[in-house]
Amino acid sequence: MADASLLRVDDLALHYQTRNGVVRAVDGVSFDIQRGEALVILGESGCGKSSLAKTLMRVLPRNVHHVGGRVTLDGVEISALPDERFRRDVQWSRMALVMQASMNALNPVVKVGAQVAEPLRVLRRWPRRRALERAAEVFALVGLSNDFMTRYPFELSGGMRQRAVLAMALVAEPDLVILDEPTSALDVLTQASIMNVLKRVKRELGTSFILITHDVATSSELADRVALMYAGELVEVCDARRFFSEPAHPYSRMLMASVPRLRQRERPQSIPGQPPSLLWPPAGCRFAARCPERFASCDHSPPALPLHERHRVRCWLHALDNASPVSDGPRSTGEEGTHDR
Ligand SMILES: Nc1ncnc2c1ncn2[C@@H]1O[C@H](COP(=O)(O)OP(=O)(O)OP(=O)(O)O)[C@@H](O)[C@H]1O
Repeated sequence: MADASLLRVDDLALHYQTRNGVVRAVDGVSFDIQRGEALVILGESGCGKSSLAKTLMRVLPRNVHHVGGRVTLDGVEISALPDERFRRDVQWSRMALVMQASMNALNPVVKVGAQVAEPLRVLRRWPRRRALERAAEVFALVGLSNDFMTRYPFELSGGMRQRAVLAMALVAEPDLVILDEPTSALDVLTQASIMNVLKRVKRELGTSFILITHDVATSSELADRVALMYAGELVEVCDARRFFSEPAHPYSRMLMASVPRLRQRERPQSIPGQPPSLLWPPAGCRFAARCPERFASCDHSPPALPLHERHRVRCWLHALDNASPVSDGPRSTGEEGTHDR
């Protein structure tokens, strides 16, 4: 059967070289996104979410030790493209990234409208006037008055600057927009209005999104699917409704139990312990040291096991559910770890 995915990511890796050794920030990550779908990548601070976004967009720091894996966009293996072609044909035009805190990175001496129009001037070589006309349309789409086209960034509030950054990402009509913590610096009302803008863009333009956040409440607003990241790996990838109602991985369950709810008698539970160092991650399950359900098999790294359609869980408990004997299943990761496939 033909692959209907817009984006397919297989075995993605990003390791950094540091003075203390190699940091395995992204370590064998696989998932796919269909057209018009929003995937939320959820995980606590330092688990590798931003590194994953930067790997997909090839926005990498100098101390990269290893980049691996295969990324396919609309059937084309974009990970195999030379940098120059990737920049020309993919970056911003087909896949755009709104980086963490990018609303503070607007050029302070260039009017906002001109900055939003710039991708069209650079990528498509559109004349100034045509690019500004298109920018004005996108201003309306993200709920910014056209009056702000001629203002400088310091004249806009944080919420308006975030809308402007979003407009810049959308102006060339990419298939996929990656948003790294787009609302974490904003108050709750502004957060809600930005999430409404994203929902509208998704509905009206059919844009696919990867939304990166540590905030479960924000994620539930937009998500069609959820990928939960822990210590450089995806531990569960599934339909959002299922994730929020019956999460399967012990970490997913504990994370959901840690979220405060209005009509809940029990207190939110914290998760004892800390994630492992990504310099020396354990050879077995990376969550085992914090997991109340760990057992002997957890000394071996679990693969991503299929539970339902497009639902994978990296946990040996589900190998038992699937009646596949653990003695046949576990593989020691050795140096490279197991992967999501
Ligand atoms: N350039 C770098 N060199 C070395 N280590 C890095 C570099 N960038 C990130 N890291 C490390 O990689 C790991 C993953 O970092 P990353 O920023 O991707 O996580 P994150 O989940 O996005 O965190 P946050 O939500 O706090 O932004 C962390 O241990 C971090 O310290």
